Order: sequence, then C-alpha cells, then structure tokens
Amino acid sequence: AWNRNYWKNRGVPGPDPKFIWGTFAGSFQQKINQTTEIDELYRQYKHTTPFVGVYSGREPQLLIIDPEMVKSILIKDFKNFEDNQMTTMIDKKTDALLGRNPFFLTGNEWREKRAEITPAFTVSRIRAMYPIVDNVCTRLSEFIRQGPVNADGFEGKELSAKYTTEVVSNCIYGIDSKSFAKERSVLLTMGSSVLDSSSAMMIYFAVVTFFPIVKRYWKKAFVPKKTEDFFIKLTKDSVRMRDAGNNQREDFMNFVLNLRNKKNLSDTDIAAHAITFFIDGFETSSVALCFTMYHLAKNKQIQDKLRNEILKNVGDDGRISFDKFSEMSYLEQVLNEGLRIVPPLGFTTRICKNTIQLTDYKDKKITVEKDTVLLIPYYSIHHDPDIYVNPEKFLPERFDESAGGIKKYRENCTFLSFGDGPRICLGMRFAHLQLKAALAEIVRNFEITLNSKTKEPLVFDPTNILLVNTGGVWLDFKPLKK
Ligand code: HEM
Repeated sequence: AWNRNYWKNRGVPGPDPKFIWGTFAGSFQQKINQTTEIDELYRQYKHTTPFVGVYSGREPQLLIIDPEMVKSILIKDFKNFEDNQMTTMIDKKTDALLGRNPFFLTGNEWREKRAEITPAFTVSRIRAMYPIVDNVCTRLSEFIRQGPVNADGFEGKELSAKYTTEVVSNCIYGIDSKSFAKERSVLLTMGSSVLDSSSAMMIYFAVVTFFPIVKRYWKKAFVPKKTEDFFIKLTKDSVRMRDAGNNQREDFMNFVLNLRNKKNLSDTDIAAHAITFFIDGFETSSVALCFTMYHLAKNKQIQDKLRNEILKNVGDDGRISFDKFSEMSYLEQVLNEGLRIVPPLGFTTRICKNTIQLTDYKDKKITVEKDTVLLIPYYSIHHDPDIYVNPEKFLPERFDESAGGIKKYRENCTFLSFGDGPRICLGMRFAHLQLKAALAEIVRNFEITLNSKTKEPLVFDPTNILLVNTGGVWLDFKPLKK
C-alpha cells in the first residue's frame, strides 16, 4: 500500500500528493518542466521550512531549500551523499557508453573514471586545444554571415549546437563534422539522439517509481544501438588514423590514447571517454550559449559594453590569443550571469547513503531513511531574491570584482551552474573557454537582436531534462563593419 502520509507522519511539511503522480503531476505528464514545478514549491515553502516533503510518483523524496543544508550535502558531508539518482538507472552491461561516464558511476568506479579523465582538462591541455576552437569560431561567423535559410532568423539553440558539435568533433575525433551547413550534420543528429532518449528516460523513471522492483530486472539501455555503433565506429576510425601517424595533435583524443597505452583501455573504453565529452558537454554548453545570446539581444547596452572590451583585445592578426580570455573581466561576468539566469541543469539529485537526521527550523530532528532521494534546486537558488538582488534581471555587474566577484557566491554554494563539491562538472574550464571564444567571435562581428518569433515569457520545454525554451530562441545577426 502507498503511504501518502509518509512525510506528514514525520512532521515534514509539503503539498498533498496527487493519486497517481504524487507531487510532480505536470512533469510526469510532460506538461510542465520539472524545474518549474520545483521552483513553485521553493517559492511557496521558503522561510517556513528548510526542506519540503514531496513524492515522485509514490516515492517520498525531499526538496532541500536551505542554502546551508545544500552546502552540507554537496560539499561538507559529501561522503553521505555521493551519488545522484541517475547512477541507479544505468547499467554498464546494457549501456556500454553511458555506463563508463563518471556522471552515471558510483563508488570506486566513479572515483577511478573521474581521476582518469580529470587531467584531460588542465590549463595546459586546454591551451593546446585553443587553436582548434579558434578555427571553429572563424567558421561559425562565416556561417552566420551567409544568413539563415529563410528570412526568419537563426534558432539560437540549434546554431549553438552546430558550434559545440563542431568543437567537440574537432577536439576529440580530429574531424570536421560539417556542422556549418544548412542541414543537420550526421554527428549532430546522432548526438541529439543520445539525448532524445531523455523522453524514454522519463517514461522509465515513471515506471520505476511506481514499481521500484522493476529496476532490479529491467535495466533500460538509453542510448539507441544505432547511435552506440556509430560512435564506436567513429572512434575506431579516428584511433586508426592516429595510430597510422596522421593527425597528431595535443587534443582530447591524444590524451585518451596516451591513457590507453598506460591502462590497456579497450576501443569501447575509448569511445566512452570520447562520448562523455560529447554527451555531458555539447548540449549543456549550447543551452548556455543560446540563453546568453538571448539576454545580450535584449540588453543592447550590455552587448555594446561587452563589444568594447572584446575589440580592445583583438590582436594584429585579427584574432584573440588564449591569454586574453583571462583578462576580459566583463566577458567573464556576462558568461557567469548567463549561466546564473538559466543554469542548463535546473536541479540535481543526491541519494542518502545512510539513514540521517536533519534539523528543521524549530530544532526538531527529522529522520531521513537510507536511499531517500534529495532534490537540489539549482535554478531556484539562482532566482532567490535573498541571494541575488533583482534575480530576474540580467545584470553581469553583480559579479564585478568590486562587488566581491563570483567568489562570495561560490563560497556560499549559491552559484551552482556546474554543481559543487567532489562531483562538480569536470568540463567546467573547457566549457568556459569554448563559450567565451564563441561569444567574443559573435559579438565583435554582429549585432544580436531578438527575432519576434521568439515566444516570451520563456517557458521551459517540459519534454527536456535541460532548460530549453519552448518554440526556440530566435535571433537576428546584423553584420558589423570590420
Ligand atoms: C556550460 C556547460 C556545462 C554545464 C552547465 C555543465 C553542468 C554540469 C553540472 C551541473 C554537473 C554536476 C551535476 C550534479 O551536480 O549532479 C556536471 C557534471 C559533469 N560534467 Fe558538466 N557541464 C557543462 C559542460 C561540460 C563539458 C564541456 C564536459 C566535458 C568535456 C562536462 C563533463 C561533465 C562530467 C564528466 C560530469 C560528471 C562529474 C561527476 O559526476 O563526477 N561538462 N556538469
């Protein structure tokens, strides 16, 4: 029988669950994005309780509101909350590629894979990859200059995905994926099909929350076989080319191949490392680029101020050198503000490894059982007026050094676009570089304006796990004189 008073009996406040869906009726039925549903609860319960009792289907979960508690879970008391909910959904045998991605791994396996891949993102590796990124940027602006297919603007997310796909394919596979064409490239189609499985995932979640036992017998493979084969073949071809002595460069594949020699990795291991970069990096980054351009289009003054900074940093060869990116402080603020106002991952989950006790605002101790899922509301924290003044406004200056920069937000664990603690995003530095390079390229060559086809206010697509505007973000790019 379903105990719908689970939280009430424990003295934890929360809305009454609906008969079938529990708390998140809108997202289960794919009518409302779950981040939006979580955000409504956050606003409703903030100040009254540090955590809200919710139900995902029938499964009791806890939505954490209190920032200090968020900090404990992600950082201070990490050992009790090492894993996210996805780690319980993926099976290494059925999903060869996702089953080797740190995001989906637990325990020692997670530690090992994470440690294996971390050195791929040192500053010196990223510096070595910069010429590749810079080359993709020149092709990006050529592509925009040719104009959209019809006179009705570019869709920002699709344009951004062309860019991030091209960066990834050049940095990993050493191939030009022909993303900058009117049609979708094969790689972009295949990459999207990895993530289109997010709909399949939601159905699986729904079944599993009603009948948890299913999880033991039915591990769903989220990556379609065709997609898996495509990426394994692509990797093998790329490895063969490298082994034959062609295409030697200090990119991501070069790092993985050195690793192979040390650790005896199989082709599938290599393909999995490569696809980690692809899956975890290409869509999150394209969401970030898309919404940052959206806010620049809506704020001409900010766009002009940014353009001034960028133009001062262009070298004699018309390009921007790697070191300049760490000197452009306004670009950094704009990017951080873009990531704050729409963190591509709107929330995350953590699982209690042991039974724990949490204290509420009346100093009452609440027992939280082992295996309970905790929801950490990244988007809501970013839109909390007690944390960010005027949270709905795009204000890069809030991150100005004279106001304490981003440091104070990081220290309080209130800037969470990349998560925090030992599971913080592995690709953060790389994401920063590729986003800054694209923004610098676009803003110095074009004036970005909003196309009236964009539906406002923004409504996050209920079928996507990441935050994406329903109907797209349509932008126009007016070429500026050189
Ligand atoms: C703007 C772009 C990006 C955003 C917003 C982003 C966001 C995130 C977030 C929020 C997490 C932590 C999830 C959690 O808290 O549960 C994460 C983890 C991760 N990210 Fe990113 N990411 C981005 C780009 C990238 C790139 C480019 C790569 C790879 C090259 C990457 C690789 C990873 C990996 C491997 C993890 C899992 C880490 C672990 O569980 O140990 N990400 N990312």
